[in-house]
Amino acid sequence: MLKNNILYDFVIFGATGDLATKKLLPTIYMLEKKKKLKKNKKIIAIARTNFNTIQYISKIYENFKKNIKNFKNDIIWNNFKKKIYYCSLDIQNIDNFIQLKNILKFKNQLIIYYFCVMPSLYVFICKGLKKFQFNYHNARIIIEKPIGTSYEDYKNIKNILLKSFKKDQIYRIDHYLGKNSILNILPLRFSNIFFFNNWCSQFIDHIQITISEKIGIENRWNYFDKIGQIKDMLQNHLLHILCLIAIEPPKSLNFLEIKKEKINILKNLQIITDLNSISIGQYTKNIISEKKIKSYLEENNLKKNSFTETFIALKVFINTPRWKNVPFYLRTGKRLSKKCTKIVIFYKNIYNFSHFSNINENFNNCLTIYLQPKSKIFMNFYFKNKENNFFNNLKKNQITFYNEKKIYNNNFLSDYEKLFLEIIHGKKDLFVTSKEIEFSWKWIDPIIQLYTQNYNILEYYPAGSWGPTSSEILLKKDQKQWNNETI
Ligand SMILES: NC(=O)C1=CN([C@@H]2O[C@H](COP(=O)(O)OP(=O)(O)OC[C@H]3O[C@@H](n4cnc5c(N)ncnc54)[C@H](OP(=O)(O)O)[C@@H]3O)[C@@H](O)[C@H]2O)C=CC1
Ligand SMILES: O=C1O[C@H](COP(=O)(O)O)[C@@H](O)[C@H](O)[C@H]1O
Repeated sequence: MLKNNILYDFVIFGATGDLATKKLLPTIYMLEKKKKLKKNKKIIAIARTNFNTIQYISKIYENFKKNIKNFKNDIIWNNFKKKIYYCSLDIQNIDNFIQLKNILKFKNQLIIYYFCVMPSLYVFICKGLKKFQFNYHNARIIIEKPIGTSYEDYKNIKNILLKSFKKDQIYRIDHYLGKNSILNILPLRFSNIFFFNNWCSQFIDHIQITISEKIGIENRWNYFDKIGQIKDMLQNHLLHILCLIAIEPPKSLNFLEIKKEKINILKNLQIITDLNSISIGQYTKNIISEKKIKSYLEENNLKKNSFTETFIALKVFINTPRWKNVPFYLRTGKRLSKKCTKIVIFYKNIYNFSHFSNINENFNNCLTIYLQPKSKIFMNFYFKNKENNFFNNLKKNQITFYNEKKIYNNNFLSDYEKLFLEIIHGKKDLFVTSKEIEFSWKWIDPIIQLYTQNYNILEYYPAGSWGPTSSEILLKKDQKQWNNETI
């Protein structure tokens, strides 16, 4: 067990990429600024681009100016930049790892290796680190989602990881598990009898979960075109949210008990075999607020064709008594109308309310759980109109249970900041287990197979919309419609 006062180095593979430059380096910088990271010595940044350290630092500086609120060229930045070393190296040639010999000399300190590249490169990193004995007992490795591209691929990566590192050295990260609003789902469900008592098929008609992004693929063609939205967002972030909404009450608040229940949901997800249960799309160009938005295909300078999906919506059932016949509608896409992650729970209309004149058959109380960009939980209720003595012309009101204000003080930690500190302290509660990943791939594989055998279902949608028409039809067939309200 490492002592907390030991010095540590960060090694980032994929240091010129989107995640490293927009999220990881800002995370380390912010933790230093908040005085949470006094002990780190070096940040070793690795990628193929032929930068020297000075050039790399100036790229990061420009990035910080754009992405960090109130960023200044001050003493904190000057101390931070002194820790950065850039090393140009092609991971695929494992002999190149010899270049790290002069940099990674200290065997008695914590080393954090961050795998921030596409999953096909993970095995090269493991082999390279092992070949030159950088797989010290005190190293920790952080692996980004998606780990692998299928169940088989995951098993292969897992075997190679375990040949280089022990189980307890491996941290499988999903930054959605570090988001405050997502950590709030279980307390909402299990600490409030009002919700707890109504959380089942007897009272719930259906549930919608949306993760929509306004951005496109942000110069990430090489990564994204091989991966697609199903593996980028559905296999991991969206499934975690679904599991937290659907799990049975865990025996205790021990994270292992919670994981057990999550796996039970993954095992009971009905396998998708029917094209009528899915909608797959790719964005096309558009002009939004006088700005030209490129189509997905134009993001690629080579102008080649691609069937990679940037949108998926689907309808799924969970085969447990609690969720008998309750459809879950899931969707996630890039270049949609708004950035928003939310869950909407539609309660059943058991009593016949038709005598309330202005309430149509779509009348439902629904609970909306906004996870981001703001965290807010509210319910729609219907009340009598003040001006009217009769029960017609009812008014729709919102009762808000939770409304998180944006906090920018030193105590507030972003998702990655929280997870980084957990790694440094050797805590694994907020990380993903190997079993969760295995069962998620088992459910995802048939969806990918269904799509790759039926590329003709790919439908185009204009950037800035809510996705392809088939996504609307998916719900219309069940006399339902997507809730597209945003806050
Ligand atoms: N972007 C995001 O917001 C998030 C991304 N992630 C995950 O992070 C991982 C990386 O994604 P992202 O940063 O977006 O992808 P990018 O395509 O932006 O970055 C990939 C990085 O890998 C490097 N790279 C590629 N091939 C090699 C090679 N052979 N040797 C050395 N370096 C190489 C690239 O640098 P170079 O070309 O210079 O070699 C680049 O630094 C993915 O697993 C993704 O799922 C997770 C959460 C959020
Ligand atoms: O993992 C990923 O997540 C981001 C979205 O993260 P968020 O915290 O901004 O919701 C997504 O853009 C990226 O494609 C994906 O790899």
